[in-house]
Amino acid sequence: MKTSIATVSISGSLPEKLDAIQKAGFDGIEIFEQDFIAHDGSPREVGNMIRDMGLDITLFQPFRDFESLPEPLRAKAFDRAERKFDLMQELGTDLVLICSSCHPEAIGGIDRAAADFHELGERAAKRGLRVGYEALAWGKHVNDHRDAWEIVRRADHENVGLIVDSFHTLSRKLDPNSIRSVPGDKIFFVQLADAPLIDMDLLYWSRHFRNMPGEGDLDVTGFMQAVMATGYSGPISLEIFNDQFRGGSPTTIAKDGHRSLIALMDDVRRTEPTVTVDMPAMPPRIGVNGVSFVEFASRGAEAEQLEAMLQTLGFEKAGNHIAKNLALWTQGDVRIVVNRETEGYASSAYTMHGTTVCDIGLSVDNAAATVARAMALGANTFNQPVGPGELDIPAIRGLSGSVMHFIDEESGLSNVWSVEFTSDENVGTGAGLRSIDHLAQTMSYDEMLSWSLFYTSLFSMGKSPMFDVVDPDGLVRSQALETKDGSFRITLNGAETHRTMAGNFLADSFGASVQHIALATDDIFATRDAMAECGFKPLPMSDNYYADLAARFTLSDEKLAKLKAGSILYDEDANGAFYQFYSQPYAGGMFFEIVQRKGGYAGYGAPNAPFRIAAQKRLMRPKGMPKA
Ligand SMILES: O=C(O)c1ccc(O)c(O)c1
Ligand SMILES: [Mg+2]
Repeated sequence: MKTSIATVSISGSLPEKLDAIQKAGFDGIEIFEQDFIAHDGSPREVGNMIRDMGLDITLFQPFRDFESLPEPLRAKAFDRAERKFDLMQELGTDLVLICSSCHPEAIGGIDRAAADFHELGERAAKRGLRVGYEALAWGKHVNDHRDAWEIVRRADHENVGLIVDSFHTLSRKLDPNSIRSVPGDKIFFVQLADAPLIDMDLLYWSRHFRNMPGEGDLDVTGFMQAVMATGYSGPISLEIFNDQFRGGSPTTIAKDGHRSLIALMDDVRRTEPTVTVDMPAMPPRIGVNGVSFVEFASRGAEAEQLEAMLQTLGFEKAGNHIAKNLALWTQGDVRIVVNRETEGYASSAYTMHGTTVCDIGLSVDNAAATVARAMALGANTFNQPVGPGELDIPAIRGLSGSVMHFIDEESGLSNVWSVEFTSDENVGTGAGLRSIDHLAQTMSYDEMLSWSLFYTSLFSMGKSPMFDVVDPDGLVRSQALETKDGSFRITLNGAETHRTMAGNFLADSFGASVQHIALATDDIFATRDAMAECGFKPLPMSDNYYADLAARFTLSDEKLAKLKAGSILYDEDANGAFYQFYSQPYAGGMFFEIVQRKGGYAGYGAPNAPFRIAAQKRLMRPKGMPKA
């Protein structure tokens, strides 16, 4: 499989783009003419620079407003094409993309366009070049790949073929299965892009909001299944116009792009078994059974504060590591490790971020398969020397350089707690916390697509729609990723300004990390009472909040009084009800949340988020002080 990406998809100067593209593992590039013109170097030099990096030029594009013009515009269009053919020969590429005309004077007519393409095919053939025709979703006369194909078919020239682009087909809700009837050798090139479903002008949507396959809402897999079913064997190329990517890190965007293509083509071969994809085998998406542990890196007074907080939540110390300075705290199926090591990975994480979640352990069916899929998708592995008597648990790098370990039963890794830790037999049931409901990771808004792709390409997880959380000082975007059965849930919270609670945390902790851990109970009121006995102090909510609850829902006076007395928040959806309360912030803005889901409630209490954030800010900002 030959992978490719349009230079327009990556930020930076042309050499910076090429460097990132090459390092991410692509085989080739579509050279976007604007990137070439903006560069100061002859076409021959540019071509050599690209080839010296081991990259092919898979396509030169775009050539606009060619077909169906009246004279003298028609002759001028052919002259323009000859000049670009000269340029292509200097660059060293044989294929040009011609996008359907938007010229105000284009006359239209399938036979007229076909005749133009036949003549262009003759001229291209003289130079050993090929011409591909792409229907832009907003083309004046041609805006459907089926019409573009009909023109190519009637042009009837060996050097003229069709170019399909998932965005143009899917944005117009055209059935991609119509591509199946095109002969594979007449499809000269395939461009892929996803996009979030937003109802807006097609051109604006295309030029600003495209994203990597899997990052948006379009059925790029279905599109690519149809393309591969034709027998197409050319490059598979990304063409992503995205405002965020234009200003993003070239390396990250290029890596994400490559990851998205690998995951996509693996999906294609699984869903369209008659096609062969020339790519090494990899395990399917990994099912996650739950969060096995969360590990904090901490030290001194902050570690004491964290452990005191855990005690008020009903956690009990269950043991110490046999060799390292790690304390294990448990309650129900929840395990929290406090790591006070002064060497090694956790220590570096502490130095970098202060007290932070440095490691997440996920329970999976097969830890080795998980790492194998992660590696195939370009994840970085993590290795730390294994001490005597310790298990070698497979791991990769997760968010912001944190670590993610994978624990399974099959290979005995789930025995780590009895093998590596001393155990205290007397651990009780605590305050009734059962498991981790979700982990909330805070990051900058620009990182959200990257991390949602990381999780959804590696694990069997779906995305819920993104929603905006109103913080008194700005917006925070939130997106939940979850397994079908809810065994593993993550929320990504993207901050756009440092003045929001999330943005402030991001600035203080020098990078993205887990900001809160939500713990599940089956009886919120009993848990709340048991925690009160342990000295737990909740995040106080305003009276206004409870007055509004009474207006929005049908709650008995008694229930409302209990919610208010416990500072418990409430929500309902079509399936059930949701109860939640929060701890006060600790160690620079982290906190815990306690939740109970009733009757299949599927959300995260989004309507409550603005009021929870305002309450947290009241606590963190001295009374009567205006904001900084
Ligand atoms: O937005 C455009 O003009 C444009 C140009 C070339 C393409 O291949 C494309 O998909 C869009
Ligand atoms: Mg295109």
